[in-house]
Amino acid sequence: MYELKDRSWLFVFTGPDGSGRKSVAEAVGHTFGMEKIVSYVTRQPRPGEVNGQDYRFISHDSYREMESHGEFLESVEIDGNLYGIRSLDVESMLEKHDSAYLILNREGATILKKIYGDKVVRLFLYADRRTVEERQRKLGLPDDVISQHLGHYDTEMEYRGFCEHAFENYDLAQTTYEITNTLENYLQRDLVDKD
Ligand SMILES: Nc1ncnc2c1ncn2[C@@H]1O[C@H](COP(=O)(O)OP(=O)(O)OP(=O)(O)O)[C@@H](O)[C@H]1O
Ligand SMILES: Nc1nc2c(ncn2[C@@H]2O[C@H](COP(=O)(O)O)[C@@H](O)[C@H]2O)c(=O)[nH]1
Repeated sequence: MYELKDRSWLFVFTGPDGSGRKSVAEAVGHTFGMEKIVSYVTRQPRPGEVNGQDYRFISHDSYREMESHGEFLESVEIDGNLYGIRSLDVESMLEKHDSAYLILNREGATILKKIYGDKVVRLFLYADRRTVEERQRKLGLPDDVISQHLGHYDTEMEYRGFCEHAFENYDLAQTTYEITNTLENYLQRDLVDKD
């Protein structure tokens, strides 16, 4: 397994679907020039999703092939689809940058935490069930996807207490501001150490 450098951080955005992880993560990532480690997935792209940006969309067979070669750092099945983070992607990202972010469900966040310990900072985002449902309807997600997501709502919400930080997300700008400040504490700690 790849050893993370002393000053490397993996920020994991987690929480229920529709809590705003992607929106906040992109805004915070933009502020710090921090990139996302893109997951591999076997599901079909949804309208508007871009291969290589949202996910790397691959066939079930290709996924199983990669898995058989031990390419995934973590790999989970969610609602019949396979999702995974490739070890090499983490390695090459952290060779180039001191930090990166990922958007994972609780299972993935737990696996990464187990592997990399203090280097993994879990940022839990949440909003009430009705709000996350409304956001997903507004986005135009199909009913079956929304109900699958809502089926995970309670389990994901129970993860809040395990995460290093938790943020209620109703005001996008405010949440982004709070998370930016939180990350600065990690990243600046390193800058001070370097002086
Ligand atoms: N604070 C907010 N207020 C209103 N709308 C928001 C807020 N945060 C995010 N949204 C909107 O909610 C929708 C879902 O957000 P986003 O995709 O970022 O969530 P997510 O947790 O990554 O969910 P998913 O896993 O389904 O993509 C998007 O349309 C986004 O613009
Ligand atoms: N454990 C992992 N979870 C992942 C990964 N990539 C995405 N996700 C999470 O899966 C659900 C479903 O996503 P959807 O886009 O199909 O609706 C969501 O919570 C994602 O954040 C991964 O590599 N590992």
